[in-house]
Amino acid sequence: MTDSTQALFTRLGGTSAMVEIVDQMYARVLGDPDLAPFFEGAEMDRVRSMQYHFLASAFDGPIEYSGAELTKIHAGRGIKATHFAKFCGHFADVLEERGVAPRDVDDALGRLAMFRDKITGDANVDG
Ligand code: HEM
Repeated sequence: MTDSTQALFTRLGGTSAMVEIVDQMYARVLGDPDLAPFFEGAEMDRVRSMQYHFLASAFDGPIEYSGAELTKIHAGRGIKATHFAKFCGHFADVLEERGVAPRDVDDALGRLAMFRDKITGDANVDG
């Protein structure tokens, strides 16, 4: 069904699959003692909804992200590269568990990696 000429959003299964992927990812993130404390007090329905919009847009879906700028929302929270890596690891685990093709998992992770410095606040952005 899917081929590499389709948008990544479509290859991952489109709208309903992306909503499930985001839900499953935050279930893991909130179950991870290293990551859960960051989300204490966060309005998770909003975070899940905005994350869906963000990822749908980053994966070439038919959506424009209209939430807060990533640097601003994550600044001052003490998020390190190790947290970012674990977060992405949960995302990859969800995709793999859903049987997403390895090529598409790599594509998705490559796109997330581009946002690392915005999330961790590292100044050494090279692009
Ligand atoms: C590629 C990785 C990530 C992306 C694309 C991302 C994206 C987002 C988005 C779209 C929101 C919602 C913004 C809004 O409400 O308008 C959000 C909120 C949030 N993110 Fe991330 N995020 C990422 C990684 C992380 C990591 C690694 C952490 C911490 C370990 C984190 C912690 C948070 C917290 C705590 C909030 C909620 C802020 C609040 O409303 O109180 N994020 N993120």
